[in-house]
Amino acid sequence: MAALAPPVAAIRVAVRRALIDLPPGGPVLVACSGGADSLALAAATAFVAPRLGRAAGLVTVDHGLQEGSAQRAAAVVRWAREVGLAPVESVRVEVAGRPGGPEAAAREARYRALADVAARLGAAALLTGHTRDDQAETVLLALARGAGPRGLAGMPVRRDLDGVPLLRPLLEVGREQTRTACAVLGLSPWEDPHNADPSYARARVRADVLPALVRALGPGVLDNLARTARLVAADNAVLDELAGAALADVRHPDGGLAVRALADLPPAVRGRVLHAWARELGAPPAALSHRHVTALDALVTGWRGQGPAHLPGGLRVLRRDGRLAAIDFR
Ligand SMILES: Nc1ncnc2c1ncn2[C@@H]1O[C@H](COP(=O)(O)OP(=O)(O)OP(=O)(O)O)[C@@H](O)[C@H]1O
Repeated sequence: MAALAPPVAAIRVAVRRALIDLPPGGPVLVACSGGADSLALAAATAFVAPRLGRAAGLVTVDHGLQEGSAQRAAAVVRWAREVGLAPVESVRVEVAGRPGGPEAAAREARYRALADVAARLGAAALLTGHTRDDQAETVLLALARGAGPRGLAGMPVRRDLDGVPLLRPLLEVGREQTRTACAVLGLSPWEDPHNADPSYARARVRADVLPALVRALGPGVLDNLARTARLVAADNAVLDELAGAALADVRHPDGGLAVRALADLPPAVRGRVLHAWARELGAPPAALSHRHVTALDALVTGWRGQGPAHLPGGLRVLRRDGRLAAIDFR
């Protein structure tokens, strides 16, 4: 028997590691665009899942934004059926009319559709093809925009998507490995024109910044950026836990948060408490920024009798009687 190409083996090992601890139950579903990353992931999952006694299916989303998008989706579906993935679904989403830029709107519509399909099929998990290189780009972009630890932690290897675990098995696999795996397996991945479109910051980081960093600092840069994300994520988990306990402690019996107790917290914990409380009040997480948390913090540590802090979602928070209290203007 011919030796298995190292990238194919590495991707299968990564998928096995992600699936092995899932509780028994429904199929795992690969979210596949037809690009090299998710195609290599789908091929590996089709191989690994049955050997773990589990069904593996695939879902592809047609955003209807590019010419030929329906044909791309149909080609992915045909291939998936040929390699024995089941169930296989193609979902068409409507992106126009959603808030935010076109990229954000497409992502939001895609995750909504993926969550719906996963719930309808009783999926045990949804798998995406994000790689170490996507993670390195995410960390660099976060650094460049001055993000805090939440941004620097990059993408989690596992998170909840409306009750279904979303897994990223390839977060430690290099993009060149998914390309090579596809070539070895005779697969022809789709090239997303957005990935090379210099009007997107991520595409510029991918095409120019990371290659320049690798030339200047050596090939370990990509692994190192991904490692930074893992290290920061581990610290975040502890700080989030501390903040959860602190939030319970600073709640005032009559509602709101006690200012004096908040002021006694270390700043790193207080910021998280205020962030968590704002989310609890109904501020949409995607719109909640450092600026909003700073405005809340100023009511605690920079009090000069100022007016309310404004939060996204039409919420205002003011300081009164030694407490932070929310007013809902929605
Ligand atoms: N149209 C789509 N349908 C289903 N899943 C998708 C679609 N687009 C993206 N995904 C999922 O999200 C992951 C990240 O997509 P993104 O476009 O950000 O990265 P990418 O590096 O171009 O990935 P790929 O090479 O797999 O397209 C993909 O690997 C795939 O799992």
